[in-house]
Amino acid sequence: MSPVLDIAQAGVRFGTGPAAVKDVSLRVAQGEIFGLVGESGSGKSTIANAVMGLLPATARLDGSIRLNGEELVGLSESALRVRRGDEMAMIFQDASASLDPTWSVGDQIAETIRAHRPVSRAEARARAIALMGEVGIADAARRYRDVPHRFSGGMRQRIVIAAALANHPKLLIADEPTTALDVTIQAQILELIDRLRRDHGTTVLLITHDLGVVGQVCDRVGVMYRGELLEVATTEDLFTRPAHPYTRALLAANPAGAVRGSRLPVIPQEWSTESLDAANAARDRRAAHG
Ligand SMILES: Nc1ncnc2c1ncn2[C@@H]1O[C@H](COP(=O)(O)OP(=O)(O)OP(=O)(O)O)[C@@H](O)[C@H]1O
Repeated sequence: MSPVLDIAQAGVRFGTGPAAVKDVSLRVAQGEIFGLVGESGSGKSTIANAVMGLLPATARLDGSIRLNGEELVGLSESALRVRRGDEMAMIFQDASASLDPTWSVGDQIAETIRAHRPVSRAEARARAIALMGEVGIADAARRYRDVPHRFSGGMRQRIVIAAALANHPKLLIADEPTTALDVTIQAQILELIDRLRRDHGTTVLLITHDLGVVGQVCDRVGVMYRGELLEVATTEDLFTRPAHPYTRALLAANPAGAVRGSRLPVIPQEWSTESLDAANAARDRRAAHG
């Protein structure tokens, strides 16, 4: 089956700075939850923004990003705006920042629907209530009129997820969606994302610092370091037989491994370009020998 998301040799540079993303290639299949991990500044959000067409004007994007076979690199802003919401949607760490504090949550979801579909207000309202119910807002019809601050942080993130899913995007990008939440609520939001992909076949690119999050929901994982994708593996392989020395160092520095809430440490060893090149070559040699 052809992948929903197919990134090939993508590179991003901001202005005259060094490459923030270097030669990244990855494919995510339909219904797969693909985790992108790496320490702060490794380029995870830059990849997400490149896919969504949300890089600033100062950024130069090379390579190819295909969504369901369609090339996104080079599309006009208006074409990308249509794809955002319809084909792909993104949620962020801070749900509050995605919501208008002065506006009822139900109307915000309904408006997202009406921005993309020619439906009546009543239909959009009914669908918004159904979505709120689906993401676990109890008594959704009554809560439709409530403004965001009437909800807890976890409930706000559920509302943002409902709005993101309003138009059945094929790809959901979740950038640290649980980082701001306490551990119990984190688990509930991850379970929700997992259930939505099972029920709707949504493909998920999940960006996280947290190896515990990876262990809980991701099928496969890509490890980023300084703009490079060092390793892609199934979650099980990543934890049991990491191929790249950097990944091994990460896991060693984080012995809790799959314990939720353990943030990726900045590992003590500074990886120079030379040591990274040598490590990459060792990884490739191992891969070549099976
Ligand atoms: N708008 C921008 N202008 C200039 N440089 C940027 C911009 N956005 C990101 N960068 C740079 O690109 C590199 C990658 O940043 P990015 O935010 O993608 O990393 P990240 O892995 O998502 O980190 P974090 O987990 O802290 O969000 C960093 O060096 C960052 O400073």
